Amino acid sequence: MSILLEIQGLQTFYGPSQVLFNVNLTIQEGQVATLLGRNGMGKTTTVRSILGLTPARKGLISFAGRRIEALPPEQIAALGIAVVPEGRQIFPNLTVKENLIAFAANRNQSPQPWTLPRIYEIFPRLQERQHNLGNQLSGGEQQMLAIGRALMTNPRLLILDEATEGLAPLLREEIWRVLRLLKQSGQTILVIDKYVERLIALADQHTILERGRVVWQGNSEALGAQPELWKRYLSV
Ligand SMILES: Nc1ncnc2c1ncn2[C@@H]1O[C@H](COP(=O)(O)OP(=O)(O)OP(=O)(O)O)[C@@H](O)[C@H]1O
Repeated sequence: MSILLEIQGLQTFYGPSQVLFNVNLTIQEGQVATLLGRNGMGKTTTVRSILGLTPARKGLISFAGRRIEALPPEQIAALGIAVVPEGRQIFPNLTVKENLIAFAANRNQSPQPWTLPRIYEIFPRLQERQHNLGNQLSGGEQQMLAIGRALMTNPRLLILDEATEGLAPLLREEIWRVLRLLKQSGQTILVIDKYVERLIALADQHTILERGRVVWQGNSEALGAQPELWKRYLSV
């Protein structure tokens, strides 16, 4: 396996206030990694730094062997990083189908790129709703659309920031099902979520952030064996 994303000594600020302190994270190609921690601990900021939206002030970020910490967001996206952001951010006035097509690209140069039929296969609900506008969808359908839209860019790294937030249990299960499928297909994923047991079952490695610092890193077996960690760093 080769390293797809490597973050070393990441320090990020909002104006004068420092939010990330020497964050390190390495994700191998084909792995599913998580970022865990309570609200406000720096998970979204880490993602924003990867994407170039809130650039690193210090430290390095490399993606597929290339330094990206100083690149503008559009160049970083074009290298093959797609995000399903908190709050989904789909286009309300485009149909489901138009939302999906709007970002289509084969950034991964995949021999089997994601296409509309393949998206509809994993999310049959989106096919049924393909002519509906984004703003006519339920929360769960919007979330599926946000994932489908990210996949249509054929990213090498897919990042999901709280993709199950606010969803009813059955819809959450639908999202976990799709993430399992994606993992089986070899998709590299960085996922932020709060359902630790689900993430232990899905992911290979985990990073816990506490006030902008990495306080624990390890694999699913190690995290599963230490429920005291969940209580200490993750429970509200
Ligand atoms: N635009 C901003 N300007 C100033 N401070 C910010 C900004 N966005 C986030 N912060 C602060 O940075 C810290 C980390 O926030 P971040 O959103 O990365 O946390 P998080 O772990 O993703 O939590 P959440 O799940 O609540 O989004 C918090 O203290 C937050 O108040």
